[in-house]
Amino acid sequence: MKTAQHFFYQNDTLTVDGVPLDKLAMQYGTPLYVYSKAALTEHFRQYADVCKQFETDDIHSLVCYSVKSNSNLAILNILGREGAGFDIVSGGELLRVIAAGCDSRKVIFSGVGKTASEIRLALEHDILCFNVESFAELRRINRIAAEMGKKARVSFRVNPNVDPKTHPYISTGLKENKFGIPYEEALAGYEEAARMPHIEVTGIDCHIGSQLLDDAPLLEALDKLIDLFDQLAQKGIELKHIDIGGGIGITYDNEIPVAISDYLTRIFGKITTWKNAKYPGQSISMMFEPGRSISGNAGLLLTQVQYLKTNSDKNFAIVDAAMNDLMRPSLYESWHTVLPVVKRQTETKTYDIVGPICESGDWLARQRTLSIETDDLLAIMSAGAYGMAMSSNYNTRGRAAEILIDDKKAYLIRKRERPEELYALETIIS
Ligand SMILES: Cc1ncc(COP(=O)(O)O)c(C=O)c1O
Ligand SMILES: N[C@@H](CCCC[NH3+])C(=O)O
Repeated sequence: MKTAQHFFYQNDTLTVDGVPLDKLAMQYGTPLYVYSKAALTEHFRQYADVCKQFETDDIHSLVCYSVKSNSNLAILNILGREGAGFDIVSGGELLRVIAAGCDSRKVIFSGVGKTASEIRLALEHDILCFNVESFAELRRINRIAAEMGKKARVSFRVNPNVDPKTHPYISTGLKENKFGIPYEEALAGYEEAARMPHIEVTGIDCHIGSQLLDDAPLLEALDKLIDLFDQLAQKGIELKHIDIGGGIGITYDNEIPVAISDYLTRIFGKITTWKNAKYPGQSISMMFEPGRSISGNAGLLLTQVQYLKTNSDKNFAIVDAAMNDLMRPSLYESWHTVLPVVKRQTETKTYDIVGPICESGDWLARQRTLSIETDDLLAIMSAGAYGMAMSSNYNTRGRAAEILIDDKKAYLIRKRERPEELYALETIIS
């Protein structure tokens, strides 16, 4: 079985950067999310380093980590110290970025349903830019900025109608999706925005989907953004940045996603040629919103087998993690590799790995050939993105604890939730 660089076996025991997972399970219990700081920073630097190579006096860039993929404060803090900006989709995420000690002026705010209080909060904290997703939202931002005596920086999230060729639930750039402003209406929208006294039009953006293995759809989307940029320039509306969103995929099983350096080289190649030909001397910033490609393969979910059972002719390994801890398999039928923490040489069987929740959809992996016994530990791999971040308290299950490994030391970066905490906000009426 293939393991990634930061998740490897030593003496037949799976480790995160050399820290054995059986020891962590003993100390912190299961289910447990375990992340590698080294993997996280390495993935971020894959973006930041290539961006730096293409920096010139008038081509700049900002990598805005997509907070929704994994929003633990420790993770945000590490990325902030690496120089990341942040892509957020709620006031809560903005408060997380601030609580993590990161700079709110490097925050971009996406999302179709920004409330008035979220817009106010973002303006109070002087965020870099709103990625506006409708005309109604634009007008609301202008009104609130006027009340606050401010000018809001905005970019339009245009919907380029490009097929990202990924799971339909995580496609966001097709006409029928709820996201963004239709491409054909963007020009008129920008003209309206440019006339608004409390709006400063600064950019253009899109985000066409997630877990893309090929960058061709992203390059196609970039062409469309560039085209709109040119049309706007002809109307005297000068943009300062282009944000191509996130979406680069990772290996869950044996997929081979485009290398980030190749993708960025193609993006900057296009931008440099176009900008130097048409806008020499004008400053342009390229922005990115990666989530999964930074956090996804920086973490795993550790779980313990509670029972083995056979119904009809199907074998089940019932573990203590469930769909409330990792929702992706139930939601998208997605694949996560399952590895034994301690390798056994005994007979293998084919198992469905399921949780204790009262739903047939509560499974983490299906039809996996493993040699396991009751009480064994299993690692659900590639769970650093959209794992803990999408977890819930269904069945009154406290969320898992989170551990970060840094330089062979384990840090508890989120305590396990206790049942009392789950009902602490509830009241019995007389
Ligand atoms: C607006 C926006 N930006 C960035 C991302 C991050 O995407 P990914 O994790 O695929 O890089 C998402 C999630 O798909 C998103 O909705
Ligand atoms: N939550 C999804 C990705 C959606 C990204 C949000 N726009 C996943 O687990 O793959």
